[in-house]
Amino acid sequence: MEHEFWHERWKNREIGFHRNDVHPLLTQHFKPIAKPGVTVFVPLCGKSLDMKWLLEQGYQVLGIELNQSAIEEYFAEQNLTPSVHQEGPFQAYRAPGITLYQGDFFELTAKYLQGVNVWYDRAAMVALPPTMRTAYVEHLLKILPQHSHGLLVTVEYPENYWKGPPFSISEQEVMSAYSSMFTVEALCTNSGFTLNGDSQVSEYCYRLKR
Ligand SMILES: C[S@@+](CC[C@H](N)C(=O)[O-])C[C@H]1O[C@@H](n2cnc3c(N)ncnc32)[C@H](O)[C@@H]1O
Repeated sequence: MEHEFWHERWKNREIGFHRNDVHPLLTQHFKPIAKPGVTVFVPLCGKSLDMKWLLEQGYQVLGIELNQSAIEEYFAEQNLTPSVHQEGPFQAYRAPGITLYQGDFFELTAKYLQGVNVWYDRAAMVALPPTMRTAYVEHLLKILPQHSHGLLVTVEYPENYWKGPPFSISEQEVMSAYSSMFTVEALCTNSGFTLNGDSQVSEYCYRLKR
């Protein structure tokens, strides 16, 4: 997916991926993974309310998002006025407990993620077509600190059911993407998830442990 694709989605308000609530798989499964106080990296974060929940639970949040309006909307909706500074190729938006970098995930380097302990991927890996997905995982593994672990939410649906995004990702793909560096544990599925009002789609949740 090229940058323009996502900018157009935000401009035209085609943001069906954005939830008006906190993701139930996050609230169910995150706390055993990381203690409050630690920093959670949220790749391709949009203006997800999951970040608000993480902050409320006492976590620090570090996000990266391409689209400037998405970031500005996040802060405006939370009644926060962030400080904004240029940091390398990114605009860094900061408010207590949270930093959102506006820019390209693929330009992030390990130095930006130094304090990260855990990452939370909902609608990031599944937002990308197969070749970009491979590059995404490769880059993520390159920039994450050695000790970090993660919670990943994917979707799965029958072949040819939907052209994506979101793209269907099998458990086998998750295993082959991450199992060289992590123990991958399938935690649960949320089969009540609907795409386009249809329920042939299931969400899956994985814990990735070093
Ligand atoms: C499907 S949305 C998911 C947003 C968020 N994770 C959520 O759960 O609502 C994917 C987001 O990734 C952003 N994005 C796409 N490519 C990106 C890139 N290369 N770097 C940073 N953000 C990107 C898009 O602008 C979009 O907001």
